[in-house]
Amino acid sequence: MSANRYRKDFSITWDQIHRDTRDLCARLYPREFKGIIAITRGGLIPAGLIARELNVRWIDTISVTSYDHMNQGQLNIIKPFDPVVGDGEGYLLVDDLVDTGKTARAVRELLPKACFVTIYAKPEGRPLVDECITEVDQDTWIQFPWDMGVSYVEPLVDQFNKD
Ligand SMILES: O=P(O)(O)OC[C@H]1O[C@H](OP(=O)(O)OP(=O)(O)O)[C@H](O)[C@@H]1O
Ligand code: HPA
Ligand SMILES: [Mg+2]
Repeated sequence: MSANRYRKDFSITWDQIHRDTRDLCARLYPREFKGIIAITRGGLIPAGLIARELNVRWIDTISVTSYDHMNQGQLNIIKPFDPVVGDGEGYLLVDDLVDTGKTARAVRELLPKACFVTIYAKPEGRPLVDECITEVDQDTWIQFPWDMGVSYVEPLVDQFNKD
């Protein structure tokens, strides 16, 4: 699927993702988990924050590739999780967001009993996760802080004087 399905932007700051992840932890508490499995790469940041809040020390990853920036390609699992995880029972599976649900569906199949959480969700993927914090429209591209930088913005009067 191509980038032009996205019509809106929703920018998230580091503060915001930190607060949203803490809110997610408050929903999960007092559940206890044997470990966390982060879906790389986007799941690594919320997984680290959740591990701190819920005091989980056992952390693993499943590495999935599918997007080249906004263009969705073929999904590949390039690193599996530790076989000790079994069907996922008692484990927390974490990603930053669910969009079309393609990634979530593939990982869910491998770990049907894990508790699956994301911080952000779009409607097509929402039914695949057990918990999320913020839902955005399907045609919105979520801009994460690790994909952005601080840069100069021209004063409004100068922008208007050009037209
Ligand atoms: O619901 P979907 O349509 O499958 O999209 C969601 C997935 O896309 C992003 O990962 P991406 O493949 O961009 O890789 P990254 O985590 O390494 O950035 C995001 O982190 C999710 O894992
Ligand atoms: O909205 C998004 N933002 C960042 N990465 C993504 N990967 C799939 N959808 C998105
Ligand atoms: Mg990802």
